[in-house]
Amino acid sequence: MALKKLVAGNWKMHGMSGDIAEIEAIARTARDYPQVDVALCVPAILIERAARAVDLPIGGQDVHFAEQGAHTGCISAKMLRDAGAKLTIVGHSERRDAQRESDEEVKAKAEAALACGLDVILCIGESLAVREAGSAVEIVCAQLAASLPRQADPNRLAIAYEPIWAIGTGKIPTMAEIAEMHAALRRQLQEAYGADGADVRILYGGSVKASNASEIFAVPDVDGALVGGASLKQADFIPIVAAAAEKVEA
Ligand SMILES: O=C(CO)COP(=O)(O)O
Repeated sequence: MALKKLVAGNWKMHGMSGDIAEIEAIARTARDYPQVDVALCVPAILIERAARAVDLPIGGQDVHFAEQGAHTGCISAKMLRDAGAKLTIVGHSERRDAQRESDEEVKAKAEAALACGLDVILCIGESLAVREAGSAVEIVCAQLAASLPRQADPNRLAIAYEPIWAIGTGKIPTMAEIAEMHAALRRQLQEAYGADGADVRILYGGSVKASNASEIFAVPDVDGALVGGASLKQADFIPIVAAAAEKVEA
């Protein structure tokens, strides 16, 4: 059961209330590509307004694993869902680093979000030092194994492979490096989930732009993209969605 390619935007800490118009423009033009699943993960303060304004799936960028409690500044899965979110990112390297999030904590976040009816994009990826040491596949596969929720429906869980050294830098791995990693992650997913592991979408993220999207989407087991900077503007983001649509038709 081949799912549509998924192209999700991660606005990170960008975007203010004036950007609802940009989100509306993205949602409007994304409708031209029904063969691609498109989603936008915006700052938590924009979720409710964005979800009310557009039919595009709106997501969060993190979630706490507890249902409620003394967790200052955190947001539960139910809060995200009640605000209109349909999905959330978990385990982004910027949070694993800054917030010292462990694989176990990322797994708990994913399970809490899935249990609450949110879809999940679970992020993994290696540092430049690990890549240069030649142990990227081993380290990232171990990170995935330790972060994966026990059970998962391929329609609701996607993995985003984001080499940390490619995020925001304009640098990307070679297509051979992406192919090697995605093939290893696919094997890891089949080991974890059996046949369903073949259908869990593996997104690539890290300096995806209109200029490189087509070649990245042509790599086997690349089932979409998680896009940062190029998702902030419709003019930059929609060409990436269009590239994913071309690959579907090819
Ligand atoms: O971190 C990313 C998406 O989650 C990638 O960011 P960039 O596309 O800006 O490199």
